[in-house]
Amino acid sequence: MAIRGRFIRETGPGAQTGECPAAINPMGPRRSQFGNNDPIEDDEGNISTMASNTPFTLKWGIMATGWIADAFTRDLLTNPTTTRGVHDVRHEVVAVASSSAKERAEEFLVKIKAPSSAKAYGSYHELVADPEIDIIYVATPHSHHFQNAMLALEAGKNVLCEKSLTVTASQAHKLVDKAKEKNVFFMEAVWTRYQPISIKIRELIQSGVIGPVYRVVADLSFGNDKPDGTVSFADTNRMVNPDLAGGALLDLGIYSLTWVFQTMYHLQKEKEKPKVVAAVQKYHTGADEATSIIVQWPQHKSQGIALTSLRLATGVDKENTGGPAIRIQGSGGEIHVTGPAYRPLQYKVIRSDAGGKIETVDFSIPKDPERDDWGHGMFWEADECARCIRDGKKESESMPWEESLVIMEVMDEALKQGGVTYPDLITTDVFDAQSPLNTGKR
Ligand SMILES: NC(=O)C1=CN([C@@H]2O[C@H](COP(=O)(O)OP(=O)(O)OC[C@H]3O[C@@H](n4cnc5c(N)ncnc54)[C@H](OP(=O)(O)O)[C@@H]3O)[C@@H](O)[C@H]2O)C=CC1
Ligand SMILES: O=C1OC[C@@H](O)[C@H](O)[C@H]1O
Repeated sequence: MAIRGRFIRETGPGAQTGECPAAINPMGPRRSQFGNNDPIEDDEGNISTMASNTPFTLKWGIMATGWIADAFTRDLLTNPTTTRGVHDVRHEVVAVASSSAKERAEEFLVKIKAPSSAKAYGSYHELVADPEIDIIYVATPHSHHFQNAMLALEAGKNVLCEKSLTVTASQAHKLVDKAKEKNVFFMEAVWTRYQPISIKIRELIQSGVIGPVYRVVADLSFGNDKPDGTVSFADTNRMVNPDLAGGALLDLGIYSLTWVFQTMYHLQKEKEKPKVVAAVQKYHTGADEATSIIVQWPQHKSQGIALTSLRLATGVDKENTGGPAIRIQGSGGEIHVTGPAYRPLQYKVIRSDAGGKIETVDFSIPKDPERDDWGHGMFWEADECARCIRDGKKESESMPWEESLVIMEVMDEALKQGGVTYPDLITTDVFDAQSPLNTGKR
C-alpha cells in the first residue's frame, strides 16, 4: 500500500527525521482496518487470499446536487487502487437526483465528469425507486435528513446520511428502528472517523501510549465575524437559517463532539451515558452562533469539552499558531491534533516520560491524477460502506448506531439548555413521503 507524503518528525532531545516506519504506519494495520484481498501465506507456506480477487462494487445513488454531493461523488469516482491502495472494493455512481429539476442533476453529472452510464433524476422519489441502486447517499441540509433518509429506508435501500444525522434525537431513533426493520445498512457520514489519522489516534490511545485519557478539548470554529455585529452568512444560508436547521452546533460542533467521543466514549469498554452542560450564544435568526458543551463521564473520571463558533476561527492562521484544534490529555502525556477537526492532517504525541521529545506525524489526502488530481478524503467512509454491505453488516463499528444516537441526544440537550428551537416541519419524527422536504415543493 502506498504511503503518500507521510513522515514522522521528532523535536526535542534525540530528535530524528525520516520515512514513517511500518510500525507507526499512520494508515494502520492493513487487514484489520482495510480488509483487502492481498495474498496471505500460512505457516506451511501455502498462499491464499482472504476473499475473491474481484473487488466488490457498491452502486450509489446520490440524493441532492449541492456542495458536498459534488465532493463526495468525485471521491467515489477516484481509483481506489491507485489513490489509496484499496483492492477489495470499488464504487459505481448509478444515478443522481435533484429535488427540483432533472436538468440540475444532468448539469451535476457533466460538472463532475461522471461516466455516461450515470442517470439523472428530477425527484428523490425516482432515485429511491431505482432497482440498480444499492445505497443512497443523503446530501441534503440536515433539516431534510430525517424525511429523506426515511424515504430511502422505506424503499429498502441502504443509506449513508450526512451529518448531523437528524435535527432531533427522536428522529435519529426512528431512522435506526427503520433500518433494523428493513434489515439494511445505515450510517451517519462522519467521514473524519474513517480517515487514517483518526484510526491511528484511536489505536495510539488504546495502546496506552498516553495512559488513560481523562480530558479532551476539541474545537471546530469558523471566523465569520463582521464589524456590524452579524456573521458573513446571509440569514437564508443553511449555516444560520433555522428552517434548514442552521447553527454552529449541528454543522460544525458535531466534529468537536466527534473527537470527544471517538477518543473517549467510543473506547469505553462499558459505555456510560454522559452528563451534559452547555452554554449557547444565539444568533438573531434564532440558530446558535456559538456553543460550548461539557460532557462528563463520572464513572470514567473523564470530561470532554466540545467548542464551536461561527464568529471566531479555531486558529489564527493555517499554521495553527493558536494551538491544536484537539487536545487529548492522558495521565502519561498528550496528543495534539492540528485542525480543522473535520479533516486534520497532523498529530503530535507528547509523552511525559520522553524527556521533552515530541513525535510529529503528518498525513496527506491521496489525489487521483486521472481525475484532475481530485481527492477530498471522503472515499474512506465510502469504502467502509462497501465493506459493511459486502459483509452483510448493518452498521459500521467505527460509527455505530448507538453512538450516533448518544451524540444526537447530547446535541438535543445542549440546544434545549440554550433555548434553540426549530420549526415543526423539520423536527417532526413522523414520516411523510409527500413532505415538501421529500418532494422539493418549497
Ligand atoms: N462531510 C462534510 O465534510 C460536509 C458535510 N456537509 C453536510 O451536507 C449537507 C449538505 O450541505 P451542503 O452540500 O453544503 O449544502 P448545499 O446547500 O450546497 O446543498 C444542499 C442540497 O440539498 C438539496 N436541497 C433540497 N431541498 C433544499 C432546500 N430547501 N434548501 C437547500 N437545499 C435543498 C439541493 O439539491 P437538489 O435541489 O438538487 O436536490 C441542494 O443542492 C449538510 O447536512 C451538511 O452538514 C456539508 C459540507 C461538508
Ligand atoms: O461538514 C462540514 O465540514 C466542512 C464545513 O465547511 C461545512 O460547513 C460542514 O458542513
